[in-house]
Parts: sequence; C-alpha cells; structure tokens
Amino acid sequence: MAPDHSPDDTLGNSLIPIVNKLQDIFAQVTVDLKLDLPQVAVVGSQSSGKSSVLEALVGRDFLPRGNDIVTRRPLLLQLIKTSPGPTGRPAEWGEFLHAPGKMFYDFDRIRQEIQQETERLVGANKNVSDKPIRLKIFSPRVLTMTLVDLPGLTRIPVGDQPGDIEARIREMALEYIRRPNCIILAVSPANVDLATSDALQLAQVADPEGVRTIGVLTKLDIMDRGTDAAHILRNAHIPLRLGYIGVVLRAQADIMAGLPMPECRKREEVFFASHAEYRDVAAHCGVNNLARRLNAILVEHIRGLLPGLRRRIHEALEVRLAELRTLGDPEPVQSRSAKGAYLLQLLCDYAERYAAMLDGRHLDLNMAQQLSGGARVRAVFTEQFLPALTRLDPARDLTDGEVSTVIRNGAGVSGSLMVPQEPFELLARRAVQQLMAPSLSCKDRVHEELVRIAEAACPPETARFPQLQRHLAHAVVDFIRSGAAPAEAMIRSLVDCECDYINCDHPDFIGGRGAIRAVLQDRAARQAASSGQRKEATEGTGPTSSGASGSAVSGILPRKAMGALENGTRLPTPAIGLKGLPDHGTSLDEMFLPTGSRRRRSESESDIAAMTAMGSTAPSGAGGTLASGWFSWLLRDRPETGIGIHSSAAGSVSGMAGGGAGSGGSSGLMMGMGRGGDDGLAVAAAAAGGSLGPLPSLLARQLAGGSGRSRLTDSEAAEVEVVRRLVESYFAISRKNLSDLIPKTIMHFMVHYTKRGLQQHLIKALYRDDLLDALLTEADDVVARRSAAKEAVGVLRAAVSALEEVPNEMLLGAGSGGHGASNGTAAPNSSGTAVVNPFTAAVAAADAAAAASAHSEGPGGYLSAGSGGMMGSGSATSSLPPVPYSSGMGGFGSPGYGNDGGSVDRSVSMSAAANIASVATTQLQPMPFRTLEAL
Ligand SMILES: Nc1nc2c(ncn2[C@@H]2O[C@H](COP(=O)(O)OP(=O)(O)OP(=O)(O)O)[C@@H](O)[C@H]2O)c(=O)[nH]1
Repeated sequence: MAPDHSPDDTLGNSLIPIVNKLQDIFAQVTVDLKLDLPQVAVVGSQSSGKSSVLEALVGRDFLPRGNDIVTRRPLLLQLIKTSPGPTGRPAEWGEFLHAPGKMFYDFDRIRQEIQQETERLVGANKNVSDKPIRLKIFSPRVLTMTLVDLPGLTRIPVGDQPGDIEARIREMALEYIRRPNCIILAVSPANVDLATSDALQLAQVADPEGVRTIGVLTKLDIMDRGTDAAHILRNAHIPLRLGYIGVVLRAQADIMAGLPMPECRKREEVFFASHAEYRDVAAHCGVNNLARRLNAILVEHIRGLLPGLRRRIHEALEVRLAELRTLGDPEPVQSRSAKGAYLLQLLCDYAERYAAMLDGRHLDLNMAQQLSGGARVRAVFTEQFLPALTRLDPARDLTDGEVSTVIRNGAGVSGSLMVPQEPFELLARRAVQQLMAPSLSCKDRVHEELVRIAEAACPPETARFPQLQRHLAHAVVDFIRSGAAPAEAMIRSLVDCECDYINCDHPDFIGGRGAIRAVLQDRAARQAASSGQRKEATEGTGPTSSGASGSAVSGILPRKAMGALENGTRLPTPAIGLKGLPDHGTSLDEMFLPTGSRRRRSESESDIAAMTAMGSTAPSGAGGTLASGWFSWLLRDRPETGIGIHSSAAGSVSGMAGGGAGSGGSSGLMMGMGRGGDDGLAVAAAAAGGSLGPLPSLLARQLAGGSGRSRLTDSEAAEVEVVRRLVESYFAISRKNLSDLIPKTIMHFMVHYTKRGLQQHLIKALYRDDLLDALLTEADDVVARRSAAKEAVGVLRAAVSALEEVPNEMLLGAGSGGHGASNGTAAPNSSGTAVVNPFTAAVAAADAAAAASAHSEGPGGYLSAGSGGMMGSGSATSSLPPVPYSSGMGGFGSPGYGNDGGSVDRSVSMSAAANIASVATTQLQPMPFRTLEAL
C-alpha cells in the first residue's frame, strides 16, 4: 500500500505541486528566480536503514540497498505527485538529470541506473563521491517533496576508499544538513545503543537547537529479545525537539524474497499493534506518520514562502517589461520621416526628464534609497555649502601674535593711538577671501550633480541606440559646462566685490565702538569674576582700592571715555579710530578716524606676510608714546595691571629699549612690556651694556614661538581682541551676503539655464539629417536581448498564473482551521519559555491530525499537549515569524535550479543598465556625492 494521503495532506498536496510547477517554469529559461524550499536529508551510519526509509516514504522499491556500503554518491530525489494516469498507461516513472528525456518506468531499471551512474564516477570498489545524482520520481502515490539520500557514515576504509573516508563522508553529509532549510532525518538502528548514534551526533553539530531534526528509529523488529525502544520513542532517553518516529522496514531477506511494499506497511502496523510496550506511541509511529509529519513541515514552510515569492515574481515581471520597453517592442520604425519624429520625441523626452528630475517630478523606486535629482542640488547648498561657510574662521591660522604684529606694522613708524584702519581691512579682506574656495567648490558640486542628473535622465529607450547615447552625453555635458563658466566668473566677481570695498558703514557692522564696548564688557566681566573670588577670600576686610569701586568697565576706561561710550557724547581729546562708525565729530567715534591715507586693497596674504615680517623693523614705540597702541590708554590706571603711564613715562620707551630702559623697564610705560625684561625684545638683552644690537627680523615673542596671548602685553592682547571682533563682525556680513548670492548665482547660471535651454540645445546639436541614421542604429545585441526579455516575460506570466491557483488564505498566511497547520506548538526550552517555530508548529499540526485519526487507545498520543513529551507544553496560534531559510541547496531539474538565493535575477536589465553606465562613464565622470568634509 502506498503512503496514506489522508485529508490532512490535502493542503500540502494542493500547494506543493504549485511550487514544483513554479520550479519547473523557472527551470525552462534563464529566469534566475529561485525557490527556497526545504529539503529532507537522511543521515546516519552505514546500513542504518537510510535508503530503506526513503524508499518507504516513496512507497516504491527503487534504491539500491544492502548490508555493505551501498549509497556512495548523494542522491537528490525530487518526488512529484501526479494525478493518476489513464488506465493502461504507467502513472509512475523516473527521470535522471544526467539522462535528459529518458523516462524510466521500471523501478528496477532506476535502481540499476543509480548503481551504474555511481560506478561511472567512482568505480565499483566502494569509493564515494560528493557529486550528487539527481532523480525525479513522478507518481500519484508520493508526497511532493525533495529528499536527499547520503552515503552512510563509516570508520574504517575498505576497498578503494581513501584513508580519510570517515572525515570525507562526514563533511559531505554536513554540507547538506548544515543548510538551515534542511530537515534532518537522523536515522539510527534501534538494535544499536542510541548513545553511539552517528546520526544524532552529526545532527547535533548541524542543528544544535534541534529544531529541524527528526529522529527515526529503524530495525525495531530485530532488537535483542527483552529490550525495546519505547522510552526512546517517548523522547525520554536522548530528547529531540521534534521527537522520534519508530519504523519497521524490510529486512534484507524480505527484499530478496521480493516482499511488496504494501505488505511491509501492513506488517509494520501489525508490529506496533501487537507490541504492548509501543501501545502509547503507536499512533505516531510508522512510515505513514513520518510522511505526514514531513509534509506538514513543508507546508508550513511554503506558507511563509509564498507571499514573498509572489512579490518577487511580480517585481521580476515589472523589470522584464520595463526592459522590453527600453529595447523597443515592437521593432523600431523604419521610414525616415518616422525616424525623425522618433528622434525628436526622444530628445524632448530627455529634456523633459532632466527638468522633471530637477523639479522633483520624476519619481522612481531609487528615490527611497537616496537623494536624487534637484534634491541633491539643494543638499549641496544646505548641507555642504552653508555648513562649510559656517565653519570658516575669519582669522584662520593667525595667532594673536601675528594679528598684533599686523596691527603694529599698520601703525607704521609713528604708531597709532587707536585701532588702525589698514590692518583691520587687511585682515578683513583676507578673511573674506576665504569665502572664495567653498563658493567655487559649491559650483563644482552642483556641476557634478547636474551631470549626474543628465546621466540618469536618459530615457530607457535610448539604451538600444549607443551612438545616440554617446552624442547625447557629449551634448548635455557641453551644455552644462557652458553654464558653469559664467557662474564661476560671477562667483569670483562677487567675492572680489566683497573684498574690494570694506564697507564699515554697513548697518550690521559692529564698528569700533561696538567692538571696544564688547571687549571691555568681556574684560570687566572677567575682572568682576576674579575680584569676586578675591573678595570671597578676604571677606570682611572692607572696600578695596579705587579700581574695585564702580563698574568694572569704568575701572578700565577713563571716566570721560566711559561717559561718551554710554551717552554718545564727545570726548574732550582727539581720538583716532576706525572710520565708519555711525556718528562722527568729536564723539568717541572720532577716536577711530584713520591715521593715514588708506591704501588700496592689496593681496591679503602677501600683505599679511609682509606686515608680519616687518614686525622686527618697526619699533614698538617711542619714548613717551603709547607704542603698543590706543588700548594702552584705555587700560591706564587699571590697578590690576600694575602699570601706569604716569609712573613710568620718563623711563621707558618700550621693552625693546632694553638696557636703555632697564631702570624703568620693570614698570615701564608700555603695558605688558613693562612687566619684565623677558617681555622685551631678545635683542634688548643682547644689547645690554648700552649699545643697541642689530634688530632681528622677527620679534622675540615670535622667535620664542610663543606668539599666543600669554606672550603679548595686556594692551596688545586687548588690541588684538578688538581687531578680531571687528574682523569677525565684518566677515559675518560678507558670509551672509555670499551664502545667499552664491546659490542664487549657481541656480541662475547653471540650474535654470540648463533646465530652460536644454531642449533647444539638444535639437540644435542632434536633430540633424546627417546624424539621423547613425543615431538611431540599434546595438548589435539588442535583438537578442529583446527576444530573451520576451521569453522571460512569458515565463513570469506563467508563474503568475501558477500562483493564482494558490488559495488566497495560503498567500495571506491565514490559519487554516481544517488543516491544523496554523496551530503552532510551543516547545519548552531550558528556561521554560515557549519557543515556537514553523517546524515544530507543523509537526504539532501533523500530530494533531494523526491523533485525530489514531486508532490506538492511547490518551491522545505521546506528542499531545500536556503529555510531558517534547512537544507537550500546549499550543500557540501560529502568527509565527517564518524561519529564516536563508539558503538551500539546488533543487532538481537544472544546475541553476537551486534555492540558495531567492533573489530576482535582473541580469538582463542590469546589463542594460551597465550598458548605459558604460556609455556614460566613457563620456561622463561618475559623480560621487561628496560629504560635507569634502568641502
Ligand atoms: N529487519 C529490518 N531490517 C532493516 C530495517 N531497515 C533496514 N533494514 C535492512 O538494513 C540493511 C541496510 O539498509 P539500507 O537501507 O541499505 O541502509 P543504508 O543506511 O541506506 O545503507 P548505506 O546506504 O549503505 O549506508 C538492509 O538490508 C535493509 O533491508 C528494519 O526496520 N528492519
């Protein structure tokens, strides 16, 4: 009797053939759409009964068996259930991959063919090979599934077997059973101690969780008298998650005597019925139950597989249809006038696609993955250009010492009392000049993006006309370039304009007064903080000196100047300061009038260099003058500095005066410098003894390498602070201007220009009588690709119809009450948490079905809920996550028939894309999206 396909198999039988049909459809052509079906592999020691188990599942006698090593190459056996054939015609047959078109109706012949094919490769003397034999068995009496018969594990090499035969077979078996979608039938003979089972040992390696291993116990009928395997079948001995199934198969003598398979099944039934020790497990034993359980597992798996499969088929179909459109279906037009119209249409399409991509009107799937089209141009502005401007430091690379030197050099031989205009302008220009590089870089990035868009805008139909693509690429790139040149000129002019006139009247400019106020406030705050600390330290000692009374600012600034600052009134003394402050005359602002005629703008960097270098030659001051600048005046009488022009005016000219000023140097006129000889010029020390030594080319401070704030006098540091603030303020204005104008310039000269003019340009460049034929000549491979794409579309449509035969509830993954496979079973894991997986769920379903039809008197069978069996911890609804069957071995049918990837092959369309890309890359440069840092 063939395996009993009871109603619980109905679902599987309706579904699995559809999957097989799909596999067959895909096998016909080069549509590399793979199905990730689980397969069933038998593993175990030599002569444990592996082939016998497979045979029994198939229900036919066709595999070589014996007590010696028999299976010497893996056998991939695809069982395909067929409808019963018309009377008189054999309904069962086998086909080998290595003998295409040959149908084997005689199963003895199949056995012989397996033997011969084995010997053909590895000889007759017991050697083994890992090269599989692929066999399809078509029968109305089989469950549809793929089985793998593997050579048995052995220890001692015999015959032609190599010395490492044990390791070889082990590896061969592991190669199959390691695959996550392989269901392992671990076959162990019951007449050998289970603790020594090779099958279980190997299955443990490949499936440590035990979620896809079913134990199969053979030879129950020939166990030692007085022993039985009931405890094993109850899963009590060496527990497996999916438990054990006991079978009684044919002995060698039965085979020799030709005992028919149905007889054997009957005998098995009788065996379990007549052995009291197996009564409680009998309902779940036997070949029929093994088949049912495997089927349930497969069905559950396929249920999870189908929705994704349908989606992939539809996607593949879309890809092929799109490819067909690009290849031109039907054939391209022939008449000249029609060709002209077609070319015109293509050019207009191209220009429209380019514009649409810029405007964000062209949507495609790629857009979910990355920015594209106009959004990228905008990203260049917002995510690259603007942040790059923000990061710019107006006094980049200039130390305080250098700024100070520039200021001093700008003051010339007579020094200045207030902030000199020239050094400020020089530094401001230098800072603004920094805006040039990111601005030009922004233009370059947009240029790249436009070329990228131009590349992507190619209408798919152009793919078949390589010359047209080439000409298009040239024409478009030229056109984009023609917009980039004036954009660059404009950008340069804009930055030059910003540099050329330092507009101190700009309403946003902080101005000299503002800068001084800010610095004073800062300093006052610092001073207040430090005096607060001191006060805390000396609390209770009463008010301190005059410097501590009143505001911190007034302690620094002369009262009149302070008043002027606060009231905007005039100062009694002439002041020198920056021009461009809001009010003039004799107010505080007058302090900032320029000391000399302004120079024309010079090259900032060279000016800076020159002015810095000049530092050594410029005296830091002359006797009695505030050689270190106007800020000394602001700071005089400041108690904390310990300096005062009153007290030391007579003695000091500057630290530079060295020995000449030695007596007064320690409290010298010049702030900071008076603090000690070490602040003076190095030359001062060298010149001790009265005569002045030669003036070094750099100031000692710079020579010492310490041009930082700590090396400057307090006055110089304050001066530097004010100048820095002025430069920062002015730079911020220019940066703001350019952050607005540069994108506008680029948009105008490049983006909008190309968008508006591209169509005209293309028509002018390419819509030419002399080019028409060449441009519309198809590439040589297009015809072949068109027919391949058509074939693929046909196959995929067939696959779609095949899938339409699948009941909807299966595709949706809805539970099927009738089948029971939707009820998962929670197997307890070590921590007591329920672990549910499709395999166990399917097994539970099969068991439930078996229990329902069981004729045993047992209390629901050993796998039933609550029985304490390995499955017995109750059931759970199977909104189960599908097991991630990430890979699988190739199915039977064709070399490319494997199920190891599951991905849609887009080779043809990809080659089309590659074609486009290759054309483009010869003409156009690839446009990587540079990161922010690239700027
Ligand atoms: N009595 C009895 N004999 C069995 C049973 N199962 C298998 N046999 C016998 O055991 C021997 C080995 O069986 P095979 O099916 O060839 O074992 P195998 O594991 O495929 O062997 P190799 O492919 O050589 O590793 C054969 O003679 C079978 O008839 C069983 O349940 N009872």
